[in-house]
Amino acid sequence: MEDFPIQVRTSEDLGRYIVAARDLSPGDVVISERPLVFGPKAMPDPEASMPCVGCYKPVFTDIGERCSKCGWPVCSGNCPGLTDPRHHGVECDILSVRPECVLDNMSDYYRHDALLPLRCLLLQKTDPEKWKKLLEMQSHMESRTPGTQAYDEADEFIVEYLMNNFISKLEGDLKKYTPEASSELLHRICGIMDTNALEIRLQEGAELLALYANTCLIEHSCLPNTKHTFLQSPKDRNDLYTITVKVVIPIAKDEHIATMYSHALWGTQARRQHLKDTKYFSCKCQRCSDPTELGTYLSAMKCLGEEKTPCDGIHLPEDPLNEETDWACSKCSVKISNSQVNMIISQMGDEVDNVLMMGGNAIMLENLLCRLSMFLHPNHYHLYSIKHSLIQLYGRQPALSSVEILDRKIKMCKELIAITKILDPGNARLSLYSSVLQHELHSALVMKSKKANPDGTPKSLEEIKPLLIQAKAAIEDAISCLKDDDEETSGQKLSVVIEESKKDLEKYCKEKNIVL
Ligand SMILES: C[S@@+](CC[C@H](N)C(=O)[O-])C[C@H]1O[C@@H](n2cnc3c(N)ncnc32)[C@H](O)[C@@H]1O
Repeated sequence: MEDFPIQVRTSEDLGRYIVAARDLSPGDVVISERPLVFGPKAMPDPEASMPCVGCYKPVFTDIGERCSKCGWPVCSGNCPGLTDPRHHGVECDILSVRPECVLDNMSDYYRHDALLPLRCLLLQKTDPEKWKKLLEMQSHMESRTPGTQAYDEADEFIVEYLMNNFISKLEGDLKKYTPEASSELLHRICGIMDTNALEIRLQEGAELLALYANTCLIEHSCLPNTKHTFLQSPKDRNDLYTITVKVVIPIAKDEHIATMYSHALWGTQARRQHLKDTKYFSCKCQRCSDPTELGTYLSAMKCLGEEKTPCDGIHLPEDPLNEETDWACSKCSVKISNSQVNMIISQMGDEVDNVLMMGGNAIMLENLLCRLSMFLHPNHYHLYSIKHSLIQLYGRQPALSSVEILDRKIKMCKELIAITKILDPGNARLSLYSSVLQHELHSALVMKSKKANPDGTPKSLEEIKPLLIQAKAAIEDAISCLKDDDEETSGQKLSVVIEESKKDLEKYCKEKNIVL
């Protein structure tokens, strides 16, 4: 026990939190545990497909099979999860009190997001130890009062749904499954889930939410020092969705262990608002406290100056921890209120999302980049998103493969890699972004090495070699960024592509007789 890596502490500000019990190094495992309970998140388009209640594979509901007992959509009547108590095995009895199936308004009728709260409730009987641990979790009920969005949504979609359709109909049988099943208790479970549940992205595309007794104690920081992964294909089926929390940057004894509850590529205002709305606290971490966000200028705006006096200063929040802060210019006296900034940035965000969602082509993205660049610092997170997409279009077709475009791509890759390294030095959250950037940098360098010089002569070996040395370093970085993503489908797919590129690079060097 002496060598145990972590220690739980309590403070007024944080509640329970975890610190390092000794100096920890990248790669050290601080927590590995099985989930207390897990359940499906609703599918993004439940009218098209729903998760099977036994294994969460998307099933097409209008033609698909149903559970023979409760009528909920399943992948097949033989799905092993249908009888497994961790999956559908126990809840099926409760869901069977409403045996009729429907084909209309299916997403209102089969609410998959209500299954996890139901599974939590059922722990009272199926596993009292786990139930006890679940009740120790923070629910923030003091903030989730009637009239708040969190309370009202939980009430409509989960509590009322479960109470009216199932629990109230169980009558005498209720105690057999769950000694206590009030609306208040269900609301508390919803609070516990919203505060503590982690998202698991499954290989088939569906998402689960899961609760972990120890991992849930890890506090948030916008500069996290751990990364977690979920075991999706265990040797022992009881280890399904076991979480492993690994250190990604050195942590000294007594330093706080942290993970990130928000989005690493959102600016400070957006992250803090999200954390306040969903987790009920105001983040004061090192990144949030620094107006430049660790020197990245991820939220900075350009100053347009006063009416007739242009200005090339930049606007940053005077006090990023104050929601009423002004944004002051670094050169002139112009100030903008935080609410104005939020309005402009959120409108721009909608524009970026629209273009990205419709799969905008390079011209659309370049136009948007050009327009938003008039108002935003080149490192602004909206521009980062546009550039990250553009980088993946440049070099993909002949019209976008000129030397000028490849140079532009190389420059953009290097700039975004630098920002990403500062924001997430341990690849805790942005490993896929970093890996894509490094891989694209490698491709642009290799393509450039194959292009003739401006005078039409082929490149000499002396000209090719430095480009390939950089390309080799980039591809090795691309691989190393993904070293902890082998359980993630997107990480696995990207790894395959990158390994192929690495082989191609080796073959090319061999053909040219170049030793790197
Ligand atoms: C998943 S729980 C963490 C465990 C919790 N502290 C407890 O005692 O059960 C998340 C909650 O912890 C608190 N918390 C986590 N990180 C925090 C931070 N950086 N600053 C303030 N509160 C934080 C917030 O109340 C948040 O809603």
